Amino acid sequence: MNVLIHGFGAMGRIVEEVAHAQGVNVTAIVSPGSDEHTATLNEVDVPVDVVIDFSNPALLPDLLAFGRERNIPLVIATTGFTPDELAEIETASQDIPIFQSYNTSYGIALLKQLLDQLVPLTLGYDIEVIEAHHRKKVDAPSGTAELLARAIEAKRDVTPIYERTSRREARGAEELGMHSIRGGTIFGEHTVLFAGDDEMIELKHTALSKRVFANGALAAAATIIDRPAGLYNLSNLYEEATHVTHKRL
Ligand SMILES: NC(=O)C1=CN([C@@H]2O[C@H](COP(=O)(O)OP(=O)(O)OC[C@H]3O[C@@H](n4cnc5c(N)ncnc54)[C@H](OP(=O)(O)O)[C@@H]3O)[C@@H](O)[C@H]2O)C=CC1
Ligand SMILES: O=C(O)C1=N[C@H](C(=O)O)C[C@H](O)C1
Repeated sequence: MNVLIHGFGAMGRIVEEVAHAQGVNVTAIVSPGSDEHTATLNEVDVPVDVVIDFSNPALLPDLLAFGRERNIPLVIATTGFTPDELAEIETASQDIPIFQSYNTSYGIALLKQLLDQLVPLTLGYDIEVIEAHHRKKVDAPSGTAELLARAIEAKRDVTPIYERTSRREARGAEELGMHSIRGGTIFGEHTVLFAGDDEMIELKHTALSKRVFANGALAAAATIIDRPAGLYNLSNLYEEATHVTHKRL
């Protein structure tokens, strides 16, 4: 598998390291403003079977054009897309296989499965999503918090509330509180809190390194390269993801 890494920040570097450890061939690294690597996708002239993207939403148009023009599957792990940008990804997936997920760890795929089962049973509980990340993270709430919110909204009639300071009113049962913490070098923590009368349930996922995301992105790349055009995520690649992401580094 010939991989092109798009975005060579903290995650791009770890993807290269994990790919190397797994014997996966990285044929190109594309990062804007890079002297060391290729600056734009247009300049790529080496064999590429799949692109792994951990970059910035500003680069999405170029990324989708590259995938479509050269018929190359894309693993899009960047976060912070607008609804319109997500729609553009979906449209492009009619032409090429695209894996898009705001979290590529297997644990978050499992957490989502748990939410699908648990949320319909929690009508008397208030639900809050709390995420914590490193000080360098620019988007808030995290993409994963949004992914979890969508999973909860699919099972209960709730509305995400991102800001509480301007309100002076009791919490409504239909609210879904969203909270972001930024500091230090936290790799990524996501808690779904179910607060009931005199009791609480917490479902929590903690990333213990960035490798978990790189490993999941490489597993996703390996599973989509032979797929037909379509939009994939960890839920619909669940069976394959189970054994691939459990490979020890
Ligand atoms: N789906 C998942 O599981 C995960 C997703 N992510 C997401 O991946 C993305 C990258 O994360 P990370 O590597 O930590 O971030 P970094 O900031 O370390 O790297 C970002 C990369 O994108 C480029 N970039 C940033 N902003 C712009 C811009 N406005 N225009 C063009 N290029 C830009 C940077 O280029 P340059 O260095 O030249 O500025 C760099 O190569 C984020 O959206 C993050 O949330 C992260 C971890 C897991
Ligand atoms: O920026 C990060 O670091 C992470 N971003 C993703 C997100 O926004 O959810 C996934 C992970 O939590 C790490």
